[in-house]
Amino acid sequence: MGKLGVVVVAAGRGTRMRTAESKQYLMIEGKTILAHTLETFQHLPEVDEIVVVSGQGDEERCWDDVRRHDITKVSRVVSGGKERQHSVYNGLLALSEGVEDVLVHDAVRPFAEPEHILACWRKACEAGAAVLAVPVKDTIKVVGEDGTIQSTPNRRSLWAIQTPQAFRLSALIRAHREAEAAEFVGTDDAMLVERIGMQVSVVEGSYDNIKITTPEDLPLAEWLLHKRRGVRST
Ligand SMILES: Nc1ccn([C@@H]2O[C@H](COP(=O)(O)OP(=O)(O)OP(=O)(O)O)[C@@H](O)[C@H]2O)c(=O)n1
Ligand SMILES: C[C@](O)(CO)[C@H](O)COP(=O)(O)O
Repeated sequence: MGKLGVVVVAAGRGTRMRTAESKQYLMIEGKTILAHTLETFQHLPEVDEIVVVSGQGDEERCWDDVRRHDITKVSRVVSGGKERQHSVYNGLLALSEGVEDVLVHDAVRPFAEPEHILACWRKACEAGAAVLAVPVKDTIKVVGEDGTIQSTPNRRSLWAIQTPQAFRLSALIRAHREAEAAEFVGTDDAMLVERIGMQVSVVEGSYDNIKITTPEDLPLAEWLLHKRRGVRST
């Protein structure tokens, strides 16, 4: 059976967080956000290997976190690129021979639940590609440059897409190569796979799987961590 690899992308600067420190290295309860994320995958027996993609020059810093928290599944730390897509691609190329399935995950989503991660991977094994997502709760409008509403998509078909996103490694590498050749840059990996005509299934996850993005997400992240601890200790 092929191996399951995980690419954790941690090469962003976190400009929307407006901190001096890149947001993946901010501490929550004594551990960096990156370490919380890596521990989730370290503890999943189904995961064989983790590649971390760090900002250029931050490789040693990543290794410090990996060693301090005994994340033994990390095989390599490679440096990222200009956009998230370029960082993912570098990570994919660094996976070991024998890896057939891959989960791509944002370092700044430390609250993905093991059961949801595995459900996403199992769906991808069945269907080829799958992403975690939640139905949107608000009414979403398409707004024009002039600030007026252009249209209102039917909410029943709108989902907020998260990570992890799960793929056959060969298909995802092909999708990345074709996107690069066409100078297409997408905000997630599913977009690249969709544009080469593959179907991507959606697996319902949890609203707790937030992407820590702006300052108001930090107290929420602390609260989510307390909540998770409480659930696990009962
Ligand atoms: N060139 C990039 C850009 C983003 N990421 C990673 O992609 C994930 C999701 O991106 P986002 O939340 O947008 O992070 P940043 O790009 O760091 O944030 P911002 O857009 O606010 O600068 C993060 O784990 C981030 O580190 C990356 O590896 N390489
Ligand atoms: C991949 C992602 O987390 C799915 O929601 C998201 O698209 C990343 O986008 P960002 O612009 O890098 O925050």
